[in-house]
Amino acid sequence: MSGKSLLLKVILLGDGGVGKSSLMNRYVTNKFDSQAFHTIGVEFLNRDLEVDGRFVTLQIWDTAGQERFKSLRTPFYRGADCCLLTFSVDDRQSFENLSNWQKEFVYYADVKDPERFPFVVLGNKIDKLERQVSTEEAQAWCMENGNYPYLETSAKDDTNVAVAFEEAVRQVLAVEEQLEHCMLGHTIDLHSSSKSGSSCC
Ligand SMILES: Nc1nc2c(ncn2[C@@H]2O[C@H](COP(=O)(O)OP(=O)(O)OP(=O)(O)O)[C@@H](O)[C@H]2O)c(=O)[nH]1
Ligand SMILES: [Mg+2]
Repeated sequence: MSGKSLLLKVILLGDGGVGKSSLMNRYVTNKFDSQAFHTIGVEFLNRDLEVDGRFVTLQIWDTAGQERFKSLRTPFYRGADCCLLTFSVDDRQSFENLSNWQKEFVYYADVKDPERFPFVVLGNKIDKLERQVSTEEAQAWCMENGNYPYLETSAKDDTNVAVAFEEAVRQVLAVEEQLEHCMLGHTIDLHSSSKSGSSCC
């Protein structure tokens, strides 16, 4: 691997009010606003980080979760390297809507191979005492829908926020490595008489 910095686009999706902007702002500026305004359209912020020896510039795209802003957010899905599906543990409806967010992303980002696309699921606001979604239930959803990593976060208390974005990077790097491995397999195939190994991708 080269030491060159890699630009990765990650996108935060989920219902209005689950804390997407708060997670991005906590991670990039280390600030939390208890009376944040709803996002209109999309916004993005960059942060440089190092994960497992790789230097990465993370371009975090924060989208408006409210339904009325759908046409403003969907044009920005294309080119995303990872999608952070976000819900709030104190809002059951936001959890039940995860499948819709996943479908919306796959459609508008025009993801060719959804089964391999790196999604990460975030259950935010774990500082709240009254939960409507248990850890086990969220983990089960992640297992059933693509074996996605699940992280519980609090933008307010800064719990697991950096860990969540680092996990997003790890997921992208893992897919990239898998692809490199497959391409290598194909290169070797071109020089051999056998067709074995070409089923990797
Ligand atoms: N207690 C608690 N409140 C949070 C947390 N994260 C966000 N909030 C609050 O929840 C409200 C909504 O947060 P936002 O970050 O604006 O939510 P959003 O997902 O960006 O919403 P849209 O922009 O409408 O899609 C704000 O009042 C935040 O202060 C958290 O981890 N814990
Ligand atoms: Mg927002």
